[in-house]
Amino acid sequence: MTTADPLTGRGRATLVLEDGTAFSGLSYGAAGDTFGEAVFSTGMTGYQETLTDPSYHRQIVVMTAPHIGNTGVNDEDSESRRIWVSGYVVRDPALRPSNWRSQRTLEDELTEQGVVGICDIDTRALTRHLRESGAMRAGIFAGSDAPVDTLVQRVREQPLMAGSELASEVSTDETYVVSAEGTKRFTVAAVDLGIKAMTPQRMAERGIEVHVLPANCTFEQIAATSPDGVFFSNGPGDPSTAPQADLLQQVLEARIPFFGICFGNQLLGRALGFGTYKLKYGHRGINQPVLDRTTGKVEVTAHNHGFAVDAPRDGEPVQAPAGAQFGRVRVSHIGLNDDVVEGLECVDLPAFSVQYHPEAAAGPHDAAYLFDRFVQLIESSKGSN
Ligand SMILES: NC(=O)CC[C@H](N)C(=O)O
Repeated sequence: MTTADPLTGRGRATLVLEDGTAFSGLSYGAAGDTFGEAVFSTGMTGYQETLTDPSYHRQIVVMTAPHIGNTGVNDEDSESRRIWVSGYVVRDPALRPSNWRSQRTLEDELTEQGVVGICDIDTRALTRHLRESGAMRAGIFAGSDAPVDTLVQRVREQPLMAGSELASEVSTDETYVVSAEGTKRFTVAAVDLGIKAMTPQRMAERGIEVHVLPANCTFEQIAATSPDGVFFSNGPGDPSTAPQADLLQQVLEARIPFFGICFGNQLLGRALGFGTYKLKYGHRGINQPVLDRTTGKVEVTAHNHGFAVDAPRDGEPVQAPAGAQFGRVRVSHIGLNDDVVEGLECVDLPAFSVQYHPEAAAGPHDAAYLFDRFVQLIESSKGSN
């Protein structure tokens, strides 16, 4: 067994990347070994929402903010039933949380949920390395004396994120309903590919009753809810492996108003016949600038994606490659840091999606108008029927 650090009493831990880079630090949260794709998140706040976002399944998340855990953990801010990150990397964990809403420490929560983490490493150097070399497989070893070469070998045996189908591992098994607040105006069938709690909540606030369906649901099950609109959620994994793109084609052909977020945007892209590709290190944070081409406004937005849609970026409508029945489509939103496609809009069908997170959990609320746009799309589509 490794010896404890004399100052903190923590055991030693090592973070190992598949390219052989190793960082030596201290154990944080549960002890043991864990694997995942190492990615970095730049959010200065919102760690509880990040940890419980199912899109982070099988990822080791590196926080660039140096102090994590300052505001503890509470029973209200989780975005799902558990922590999903496979490992957690922080510079300097808070020893004592201080916030009126705090109910327990983040470290107790990590330990209780068996999440292996590492602290006291140079997260700036690690982030720069991931930025230069790209997101890659990694392992955290807290309590292992094995030589680094052996650990690197174990990391290289892990599956790659590219090619991984993961939505089925995080989705609900059973359909459930989130009731509309106030008078019910519409019904939406939401396909749970890793949905965050705040998303149906934002719809419920607008009078929508949301039926959340499992990732493996059929078009018949969607239709059985008599939906005024269909929603595809965010979720983990590689969109090119997701069978739900075919399901979405059926939704589009039925001309049911559609809205997608993140994974849902990637699946709309694929349903329309575009490809998706892996970004070098992705977008994860809550201050990413995006241009909405419809209004010309720039919004500051929350992101968590490692893949993106490959569609013409100039904003001009093009024929959907999947077929004439899908009409024309245009890139409605564009990321201003790197010109990545951040939104799609069908011209001839009632369907649109964004690559980022208007549910804003955590993050700025600039993009909340997209839920209103969904309501308007449903209204105008009803009017034209
Ligand atoms: N938040 C998400 O929906 C992520 C989508 C996809 N897994 C990606 O990494 O790009």
